[in-house]
Order: sequence, then structure tokens, then C-alpha cells
Amino acid sequence: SKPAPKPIVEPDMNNLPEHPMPAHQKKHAAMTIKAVKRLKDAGPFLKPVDIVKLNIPFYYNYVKRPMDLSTMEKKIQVDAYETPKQLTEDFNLMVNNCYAFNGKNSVISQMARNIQASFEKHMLHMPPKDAPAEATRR
Ligand SMILES: CN1C(=O)c2ccccc2Sc2cc(NC(=O)[C@@H]3CCCO3)ccc21
Repeated sequence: SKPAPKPIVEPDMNNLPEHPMPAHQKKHAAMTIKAVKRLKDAGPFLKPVDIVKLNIPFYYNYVKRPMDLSTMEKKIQVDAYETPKQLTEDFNLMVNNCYAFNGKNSVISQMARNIQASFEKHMLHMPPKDAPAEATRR
């Protein structure tokens, strides 16, 4: 029917959380996204899907909440995340958007799974919220 309009761009600077992720978790989150961006399969996920460049006017009819690595990086920088779980949810959203539009068995979806595996490995080392700062503990 009609191409759906572009969704609201994130992060919503008028709706940031009161208690964002603490600094030691924010640092690990930023390092994780930085590492994922260097992967050979990260290319198509570095920036928001460009519906003009890709000539896909109906993309937003399938994908209601676009997500990409630069948006996640921005959200980390402006303290839009309260928990590491919310970062993981955005990463999974990016992968599921790829499945929704391209199909799970597409080459691009395999690339999404490859970078998701690397993201999950890095997130295993995310420090707990109340991690004692090494210097002051003991
Ligand atoms: C995640 N994803 C896609 O989900 C997508 C959506 C529709 C059609 C193809 C694809 S693969 C893909 C390719 C690019 N490619 C590019 O951005 C560059 C510029 C336009 C052509 O290559 C970016 C995103 C993307």
C-alpha cells in the first residue's frame, strides 16, 4: 500500500533516564560496541539503514524501530541506557530487524549473527552494577 513514514530517531533527548548506567558499565559498553564495529561483518550495521541508497521505500512497513551500531554508541554517550540489558535488547532489535526484512537465512542475517556472537562474548565481561572500585575496596 503506502510506504510507512520514518520512525522517530533515537535517542530521545527529552526522555533520558534518571539513573543511567554507572561509569564502569558505560565504559565496558562503549568498548564492546567499538570492538564490534571493527569486525569484518559489521559494515552494513554501522549506520542506520538508508532506504534511499538501498531503494527500499517499504522498509519501515516491516521495521517499526530501526537500530544500528552508531545509534547504540550515541545512546551510550548521552546516558540513554539504565542497564546493560537495555544495550543487549537494542543489539537484538538490530538483528531481528534484519531477520524481519531480509529473512533469517539471508547472507546479511548470517553477518548479523556473526557480530551478535562477538557482542555476547564481550558482554560476558560486563562488570556488575555495584562492582567495588578496585582502588577503594578491601
Ligand atoms: C542491515 N541492512 C539491511 O538489513 C538491508 C535491508 C534491505 C536490503 C539490504 C540490506 S543489507 C544492508 C546493506 C547496507 N549497505 C549499505 O549501507 C551500503 C550503502 C548502500 C549499499 O551499501 C546497509 C544495511 C543493510
